Amino acid sequence: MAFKNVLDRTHIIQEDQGSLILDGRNTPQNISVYSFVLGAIFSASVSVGWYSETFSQLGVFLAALALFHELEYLFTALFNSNILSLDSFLINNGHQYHIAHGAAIIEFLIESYLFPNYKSIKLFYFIATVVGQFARSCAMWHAKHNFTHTIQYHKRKEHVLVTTGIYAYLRHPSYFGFYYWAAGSQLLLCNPICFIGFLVVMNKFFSERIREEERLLIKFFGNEYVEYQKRTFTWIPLIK
Ligand SMILES: C[S@@+](CC[C@H](N)C(=O)[O-])C[C@H]1O[C@@H](n2cnc3c(N)ncnc32)[C@H](O)[C@@H]1O
Repeated sequence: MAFKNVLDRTHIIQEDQGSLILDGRNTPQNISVYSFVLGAIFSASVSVGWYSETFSQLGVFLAALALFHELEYLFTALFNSNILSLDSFLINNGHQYHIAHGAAIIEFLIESYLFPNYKSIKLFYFIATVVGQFARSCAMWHAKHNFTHTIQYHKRKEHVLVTTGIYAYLRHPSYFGFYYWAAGSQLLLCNPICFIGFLVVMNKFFSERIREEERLLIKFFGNEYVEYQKRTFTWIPLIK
């Protein structure tokens, strides 16, 4: 029954202002296709990673990527089913996002061909991706309905400030998680060029996004947020 409710609501997306609009893309069929394709990529990538020595890194990377997007949808379905849509997979992130992952795969393939000995999977590198995924999932779990993929410009009446769980230790745990997941994925692929490129782009993106988000959170929660800001850090390099 609960699952049916989720499916029934998948044709609805929410605008920043909180008004609901119908969107023909967000049918249960489309959601199922996304989910199936991600699941297939995950399974195929794990198999490739397991059986192919050459492409094991690429297999683990694609499996981690598929899992990341499946979890984005799962947590939205669990805690924010009223705004569930295809965008909850966080795949439709704009061209830059797809170009970045495409560049990562191309760099990996070229360097694997030119310097095969240089590419080898290291557990230590994989750990950064796991830590990032763990922090991201904890953030969505602890923030529950307060977590939305888009920045909220108007305070919803049910929106409360979250300062417990992982939010007691990190001020923006989902951004921390995203940052280390993405940086870790480039270490995992042994991609020096994309590793540096990802860091530069993410530092610019998150510093601007956090500045804007905190301006709004201060507007919503006033001194409560200012005090929270004083006692916590983002633990993202160069962003206090
Ligand atoms: C994509 S979520 C990211 C949340 C947080 N920045 C993080 O990294 O975990 C963005 C939404 O979370 C809300 N938000 C951010 N920090 C929050 C907090 N500590 N408590 C409640 N809502 C928060 C913002 O209002 C924004 O609409």
